[in-house]
Amino acid sequence: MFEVRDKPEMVERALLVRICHDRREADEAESLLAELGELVNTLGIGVIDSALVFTRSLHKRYLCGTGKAQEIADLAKAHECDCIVFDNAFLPSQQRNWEELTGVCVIDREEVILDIFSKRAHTREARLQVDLARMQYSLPRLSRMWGHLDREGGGAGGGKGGGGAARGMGEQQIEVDRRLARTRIDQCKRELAEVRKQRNTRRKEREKQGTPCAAIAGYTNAGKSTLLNRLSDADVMAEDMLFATLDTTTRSIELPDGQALLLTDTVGFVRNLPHRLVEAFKATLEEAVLADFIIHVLDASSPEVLKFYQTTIEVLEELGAGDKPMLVVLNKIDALDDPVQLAGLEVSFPEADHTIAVSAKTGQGMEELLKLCSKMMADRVQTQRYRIPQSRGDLSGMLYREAKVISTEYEGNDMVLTAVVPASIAGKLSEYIDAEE
Ligand SMILES: Nc1nc2c(ncn2[C@@H]2O[C@H](COP(=O)(O)OP(=O)(O)OP(=O)(O)O)[C@@H](O)[C@H]2O)c(=O)[nH]1
Ligand SMILES: [Mg+2]
Repeated sequence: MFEVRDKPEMVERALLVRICHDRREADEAESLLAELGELVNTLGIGVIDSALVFTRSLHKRYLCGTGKAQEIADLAKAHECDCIVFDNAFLPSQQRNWEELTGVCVIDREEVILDIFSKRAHTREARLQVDLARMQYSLPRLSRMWGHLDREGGGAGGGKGGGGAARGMGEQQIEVDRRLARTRIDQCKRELAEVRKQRNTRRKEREKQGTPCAAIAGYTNAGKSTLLNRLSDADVMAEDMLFATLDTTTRSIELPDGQALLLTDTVGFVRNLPHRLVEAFKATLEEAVLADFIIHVLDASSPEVLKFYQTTIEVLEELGAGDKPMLVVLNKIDALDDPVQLAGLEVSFPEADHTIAVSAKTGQGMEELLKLCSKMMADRVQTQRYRIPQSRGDLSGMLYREAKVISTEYEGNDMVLTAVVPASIAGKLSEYIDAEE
């Protein structure tokens, strides 16, 4: 089977580089580089050094000028690095140019994230999603993997001009691989469609039960899984690493008012999350779109909490969940030295309906958090008048069970009920709303 190259498994010493076009980006660039370092560590690769390269104009060949590129190549050589990891998004040709210049493996941010996702994916759906994203990433980069065959073939490399008798071995291999990759991409898509059907069936099952649900979303490592574990008896892996969770887990909890709420843990977000991955993981992330509200978890002890907040808002918007009611949870307050810092934070979230500070680790604030969840549900109830045929005892039964019925009248064969209904069942009854009202 076609395989994506496995170089990151083999390399050990990385030089991190970010090419910037504006000195005003310096702070943001430093923090992105630090985050890239964590991502690279997650793959088991050591970070030897990092470099910010400033360049005024756009250079097609290396993204920066040839002189700067040579400096980077020399630095990598001096440190005996066996790979250079760029925080920039590269064109396949630029990645190839860098590899030719430096003679070591060159990876970009997207490939790092793809590799982490690949290591973490356990369920069939997650695996298929990652495989698809990796194949799509690799397809335009295949020539990079096989270029050496042409060079070793001595002279046959001229085949790059395309066609004719002079086609190199590498090129033939690329053709084969491209075909295999395309076949595999189609197969992945078919299998995913199948898995998604099952997911939809499960979701419909849940919707039929009418239990409201909330999606726990947020930046990677914010404490989402720890929070789910704390609130339910879930046993989701929660670790100090980026992208610990790739599969969604849903658990039912009971709110203080006795109402049941389904909580779903989701994949964490990161700055410059490859668009391809957001696309590939859309089905998993859709849990957030379909939830009644979002529990947006933030690591309040991080100096970059506001940037994390913004990133999550952007990804949610991209997914079409930007206008969901949102409860902002400032987590890890046990790790915060300065309470003033927290007070400043609590006013910084314009999209939030409510904000609360908690520690998922110590349990501080959990009761209030649950109360706020009830409030989020209550905020969403509506008073409606329904006209339901008496033969539909199932519907009136559901109203009595799950809504607060204020009045009941009988008119001919119909029951006319006025009730305060939660959004979770309002949709199912919409065709029975009494038009005379
Ligand atoms: N000090 C402190 N640490 C916490 C708290 N909540 C979570 N953590 C730690 O933060 C790290 C990340 O927690 P997770 O629950 O795995 O975070 P996540 O948001 O699920 O991360 P991903 O699945 O990687 O996106 C773990 O080491 C947790 O122990 C908290 O309230 N206080
Ligand atoms: Mg997690």
